Amino acid sequence: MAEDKLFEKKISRRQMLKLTGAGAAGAAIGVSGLGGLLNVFGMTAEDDNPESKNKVNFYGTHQSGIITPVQTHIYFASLEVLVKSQAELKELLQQWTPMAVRLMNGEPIGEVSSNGFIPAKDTGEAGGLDASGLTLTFGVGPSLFDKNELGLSSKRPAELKDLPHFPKDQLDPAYTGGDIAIQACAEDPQVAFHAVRNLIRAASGKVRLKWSQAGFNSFPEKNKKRETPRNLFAFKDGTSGPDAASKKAMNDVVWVDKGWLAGGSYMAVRRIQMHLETWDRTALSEQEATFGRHRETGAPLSLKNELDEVPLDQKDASGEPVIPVDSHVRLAKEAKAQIHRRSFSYSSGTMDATGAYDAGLLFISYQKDPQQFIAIQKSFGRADKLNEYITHRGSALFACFPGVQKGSYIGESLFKTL
Ligand SMILES: C=CC1=C(C)c2cc3[nH]c(cc4nc(cc5[nH]c(cc1n2)c(C)c5CCC(=O)O)C(CCC(=O)O)=C4C)c(C)c3C=C
Ligand SMILES: [Fe+2]
Repeated sequence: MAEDKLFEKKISRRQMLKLTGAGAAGAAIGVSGLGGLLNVFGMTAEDDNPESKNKVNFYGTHQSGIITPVQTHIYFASLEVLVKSQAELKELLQQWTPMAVRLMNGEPIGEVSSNGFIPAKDTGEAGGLDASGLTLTFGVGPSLFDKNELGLSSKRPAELKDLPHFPKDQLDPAYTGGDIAIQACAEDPQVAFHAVRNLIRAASGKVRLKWSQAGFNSFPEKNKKRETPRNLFAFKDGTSGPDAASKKAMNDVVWVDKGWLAGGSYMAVRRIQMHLETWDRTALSEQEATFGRHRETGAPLSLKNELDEVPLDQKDASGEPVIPVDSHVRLAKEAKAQIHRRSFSYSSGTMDATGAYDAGLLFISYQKDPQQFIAIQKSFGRADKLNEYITHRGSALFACFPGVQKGSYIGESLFKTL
């Protein structure tokens, strides 16, 4: 076979082993070595499989899971990097790339072997399930750039630093920070978990799970269309925001347009406990005043429809603003900044100290500059009436890589420009 023809052809792992003469010794090369070989040859190890059911494409200008319509489940993982050189870090991302493609195809990460003497390559719990709309989004945290041995300090974007301390923050280090994030979202909880589990397992000794959080969204349906999900305070959450279908809006709000992160985005993550016990003792009118919206319809106070514009200037009979000055929605709007929210509810047992529910919102937003998130959170400050019912327990910021093109690998732009 002519060399150029060979380069164009997508080849299987088995063919590759034959080609390189590795044969039975191929197992010793491991997925990592193979990834490296493929990269040297400039070939694509895996392809998006158009036949896969309920599949989101891996390759593209942007990573999946950012403007992809929000799914019903998330398994979010924040990892600590253990590798001690830039070459090893790059190799890890190269190793993960074909695996991520396979996972998003709904395929096991490696061939299913009948060899009873070795553990299976794939842990197997997603067997028989389809791709389930799985998206995998990879990002890097500020702490990665502090590791001298990785030699990345000159590549840290000025915007990538720990989020500042906000009034009322009670952050737990157990839910804060991380060198690498993997956001796995899917329409099936096991598919999301399986993806992260297998990526971490394949990277044994190279990364360690620092913290993780599973979350969920439930979508009521009307006329076969998904409606806005309700958060654990029973309010519709996700009504307002920039139009994810508008290229211009996403360029204005979400996509970074400079440096190695161009085409990527900053992901702000906040693990926010919602005090369900207090909320459930609160009168409905008080709850509605907290958000500035009606609970049942999601409409702004005094109006009927969820999508009605919030009447910030309207006053009631006694001259008071209809949308209270300390309401969450008013304060968010007054920040005059936009973010793309992509949050999930969580429920993780009880708090050790109090026995209260450890449940709330895994708040996630994407923006081209973390200052957009910071401006809104600062506007809430101590003023937000919602503060009486929530406590921020975890926080992290990640720079999510641009999309991956066939033949390339996750995060290539970071290394290419070194
Ligand atoms: C800094 C950003 C934000 C955090 C943190 C946050 C926490 C949080 N929000 C809710 C519930 C609702 N938020 C709503 C609207 C809304 N929230 C933010 C930002 C943050 N929220 C914005 C930018 C907006 C949109 C404002 C607007 O332009 O109208 C709403 C109303 C419905 C909606 O638009 O989604 C609810 C409900 C909770 C429970 C929470 C922390 C636990
Ligand atoms: Fe909010």
